[in-house]
Amino acid sequence: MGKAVLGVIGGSGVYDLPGLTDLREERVESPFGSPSDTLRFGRIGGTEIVFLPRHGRGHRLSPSDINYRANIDAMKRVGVTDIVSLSACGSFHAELPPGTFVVVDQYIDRTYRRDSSFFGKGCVAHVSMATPVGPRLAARVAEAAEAEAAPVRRGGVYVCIEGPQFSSRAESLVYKAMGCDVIGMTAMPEAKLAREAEITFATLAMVTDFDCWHPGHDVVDVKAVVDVMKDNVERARRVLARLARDFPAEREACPAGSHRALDDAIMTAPGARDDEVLARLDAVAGRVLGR
Ligand SMILES: CSC[C@H]1O[C@H](OP(=O)(O)O)[C@H](O)[C@@H]1O
Ligand SMILES: Nc1ncnc2[nH]cnc12
Repeated sequence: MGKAVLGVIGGSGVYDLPGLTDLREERVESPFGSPSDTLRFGRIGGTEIVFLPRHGRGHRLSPSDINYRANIDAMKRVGVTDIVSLSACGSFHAELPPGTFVVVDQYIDRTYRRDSSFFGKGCVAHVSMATPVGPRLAARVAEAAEAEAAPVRRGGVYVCIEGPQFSSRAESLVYKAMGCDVIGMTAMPEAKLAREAEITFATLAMVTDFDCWHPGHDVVDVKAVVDVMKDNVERARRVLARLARDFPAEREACPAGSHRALDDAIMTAPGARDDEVLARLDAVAGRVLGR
């Protein structure tokens, strides 16, 4: 399976990852465009880490303006095998108050203006999203969070809205009634693209607010999110450090098949594939395209 390289995508409030040794920074260009920022390479213990802040340093990019394809392609290009994606989120349950870490295991995609696949005209592929999160990776994240005494919930449904506005109360109540546990604006299409790129993926969603469904709570605003994020961020960094310290040196087979997601996924007949499209799939689909 080769060596494991742990990618970390930082969300709102997480624009760097202190504690990396042998730190270096590199701008990695992708055939899908420019990633949100330079990639930062380093180590924690024996584990190689690649860090990318999805909104860019200074939080320049809104959820709809992030080039998710470039971010995931760049991570794949530099050898990342597993991604832990950090996200601030709202909660739909009184039992998941601000400060709770939810290790998400399912997503509902309500976004509508983002490129959500590396494939398309010239090379069509359909990967499974039935189990979008790597169960082993998620368990490692949850164990690290528990070891750092963070309040953790294992499993949860994350609904991803387009934003940048927060939801209306009617929307919030619908998502809650649908069985969603948390809400954010960025886990999709990140999780879909990681799957297409055969990178094992997990989201560590950090609750900052109760969105706006609860008549007894203040409605969410940026100040509330940022205030809670300040407390969450330090704990998140400790969780990541522990996760990295205990991370296997070799990539593990994913029980949900994320390391082989493209086996049998490409529909377009070899003779009907577009060479230009294939060229830009060199990193994402090189294993199955033989590039
Ligand atoms: C700052 S409030 C809304 C903002 O926070 C979340 O960001 P991220 O998922 O990158 O941590 C949410 O998705 C919105 O982008
Ligand atoms: N309530 C909320 N809705 C969407 N994104 C969020 N990020 C943090 N809180 C959020």
